[in-house]
Amino acid sequence: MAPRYYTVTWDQLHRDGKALAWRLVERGPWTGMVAITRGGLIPAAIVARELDCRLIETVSVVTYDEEQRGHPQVVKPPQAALESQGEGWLLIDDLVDTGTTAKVVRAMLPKAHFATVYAKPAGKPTVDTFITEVSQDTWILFPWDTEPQFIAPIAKARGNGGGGQ
Ligand SMILES: O=P(O)(O)OC[C@H]1O[C@H](OP(=O)(O)OP(=O)(O)O)[C@H](O)[C@@H]1O
Ligand SMILES: Nc1nc2[nH]cnc2c(=O)[nH]1
Ligand SMILES: [Mg+2]
Repeated sequence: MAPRYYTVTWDQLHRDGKALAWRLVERGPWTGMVAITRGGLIPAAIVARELDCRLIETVSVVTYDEEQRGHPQVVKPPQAALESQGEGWLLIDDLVDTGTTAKVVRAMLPKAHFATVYAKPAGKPTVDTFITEVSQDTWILFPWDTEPQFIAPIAKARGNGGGGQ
């Protein structure tokens, strides 16, 4: 079955990222932040700005090739947070889907607080804080995945021209 799409604009991502920061500021202070690249980089930048957090580490996990899920590969470990097992650190990603990426990172940083902007039901148990839930059969399209383009008027797409033609 073709997935349904949930399109997120830059404005919406900024708003949702700030909503996440409001939740997280209550639970601080934080030692630093670990962004799960690449998808977590922009949400982490938005949250870091709001929390006045300057210490940003990254962990790189590659799980998907476009919409195809593969075996998660850790390309870069979160060196600065490893010794404390993530205690006092915020772990940030754009979303959890199946929770595969989250499980790999949580195994490295079991004491970190894991926050995402979006969550699907299967991944929800792996997240401590998230903002918006979408259904499991929805594919979230981020602003960096998309660009505005011409769309035919509804009447033309249906093959029936408008009046006066
Ligand atoms: O819960 P899961 O099923 O593991 O899916 C969620 C992960 O998938 C995406 O990353 P992706 O592997 O596409 O890499 P990217 O962030 O570099 O685009 C997304 O950014 C999450 O990290
Ligand atoms: N962009 C994007 N990446 C994903 N990786 C796993 N699920 C998703 C999703 O819904 N959207
Ligand atoms: Mg990712």
